[in-house]
Amino acid sequence: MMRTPSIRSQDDPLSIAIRPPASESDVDRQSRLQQEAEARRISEQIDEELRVEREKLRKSRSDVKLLLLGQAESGKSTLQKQFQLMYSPASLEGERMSWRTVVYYNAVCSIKKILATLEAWDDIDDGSDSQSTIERQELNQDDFPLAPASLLGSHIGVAISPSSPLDPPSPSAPSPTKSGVSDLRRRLVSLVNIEPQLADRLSGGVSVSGSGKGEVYVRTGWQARTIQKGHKLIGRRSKRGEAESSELTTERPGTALSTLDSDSLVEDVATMLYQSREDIKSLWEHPVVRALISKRKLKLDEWSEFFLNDIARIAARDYVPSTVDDILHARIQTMGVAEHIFDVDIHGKIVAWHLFDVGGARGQRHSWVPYFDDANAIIFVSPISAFDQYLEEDPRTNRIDDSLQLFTQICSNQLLKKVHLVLFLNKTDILRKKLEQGLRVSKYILSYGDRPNEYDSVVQYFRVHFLQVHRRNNENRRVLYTHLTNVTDTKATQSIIGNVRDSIFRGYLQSAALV
Ligand SMILES: Nc1nc2c(ncn2[C@@H]2O[C@H](COP(=O)(O)OP(=O)(O)OP(=O)(O)O)[C@@H](O)[C@H]2O)c(=O)[nH]1
Ligand SMILES: [Mg+2]
Repeated sequence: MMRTPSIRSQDDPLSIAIRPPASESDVDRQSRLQQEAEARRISEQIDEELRVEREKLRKSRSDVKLLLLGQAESGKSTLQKQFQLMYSPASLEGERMSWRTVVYYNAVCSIKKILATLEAWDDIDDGSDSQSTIERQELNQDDFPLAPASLLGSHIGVAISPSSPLDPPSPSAPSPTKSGVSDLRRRLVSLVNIEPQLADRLSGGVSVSGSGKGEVYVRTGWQARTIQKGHKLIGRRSKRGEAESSELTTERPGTALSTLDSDSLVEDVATMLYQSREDIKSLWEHPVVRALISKRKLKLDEWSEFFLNDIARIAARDYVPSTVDDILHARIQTMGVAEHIFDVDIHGKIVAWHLFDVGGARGQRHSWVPYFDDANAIIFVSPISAFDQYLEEDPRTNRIDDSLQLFTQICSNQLLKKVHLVLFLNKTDILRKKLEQGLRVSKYILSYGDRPNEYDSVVQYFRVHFLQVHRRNNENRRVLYTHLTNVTDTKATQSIIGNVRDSIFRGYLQSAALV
């Protein structure tokens, strides 16, 4: 049998290898002892770092982890901005200049979409009268056939998508005259041609498949990329990858903004917008564009109206986005999962809250799962104004139907069965506006039938469907907290955040058995 040598054995090859040579001089000995002391120092430093990491991990177990989930454009990042405004306003203030690029991008994309729609009409232009032509073009949405079986077919009957607003009208349809429009188009073409470069600047050159929308995606930390290096405006803590936090600004905001280096591309866009401001205004107010919008031939994104209505202010030479309204309305898709950390004071106790804001497009949803196992709470955001909209990534799927399907998956997920669940039925302001404009819910949601086309009735109908999904997938008998929201309304949202914070924290304390 083989004998295992003792580590103390004089024959131990390791002891032999590290034993100083018998002929070691004083100088060599001194040098060796120095090297050994340095190695000990490094080893102790590593031990200390490990200890600090372990301590952080132990502490982070007592942090609150809150996921913001929901489909693309539902309002998750806007809600995150409201948290930031509430718990770390200085950091949002420090980001103002970087949001200018997004606002410019939103404005340029909106103008591009208007021009593309006009061009689609122009291709088949026969020079007939604009107003009457568009009126003759009423889309007969009652003719939409039923969608193929939806996952929630038993809950909600939806109509399939009408043609995209960018689809040209059928060749047999006459198109509007565009007196003055062609000149505007020609003059604005160089402005809209800069859109891909702006997109590239925001996304840092990253292109993403799976969104379905030709929009730009940003990873967390993009603000820092658009702000020139050397101006450290925002304190950051990080956890997973390049995750972002939102703490103190290191300079007074006014000073910080004035010391920003300029980005020549963004400055070029600013100059072009300034020079084109009258043309943009004329285009936006042009009767043909107005008619296309009112007849729903041109469907712009919700934020387009906000920025185009205010183009004189946005195109001004010294434009800086307003901390609240402009930043809350600026639209940029989230890529992956962005972590934001806030120190939240709950009745005198400071607790770190980790907010995970996810990308909601279908191609992004796989990245949510790693965050499920240690989540304490979820706010599921569903845009109930979207009854007449279809997924960009799947234009046959009604957005309310997708939201219900997604909510079903969240409610039934085993990893999430103990998580505190909050539902935001969001974009209530847009829902109200659509109903006031006469949009009929039953055209898109066939199961709505002949119920009154009124706000309270519509809200109640959608709420009941979400509650039903929850009830059918609630083996743990957890409570569902529901709020009707417009997350661009700061006062109302912050009051709701206060309620949600208290209810989450109560549940968190109970589950942590601290009370
Ligand atoms: N009027 C109004 N606009 C809203 C509301 N909620 C969000 N928006 C706007 O809708 C757009 C999309 O909101 P985001 O917060 O970026 O959507 P998201 O859920 O983060 O989308 P992804 O990152 O793609 O998953 C933004 O321009 C918001 O300003 C709301 O309640 N009312
Ligand atoms: Mg987002």
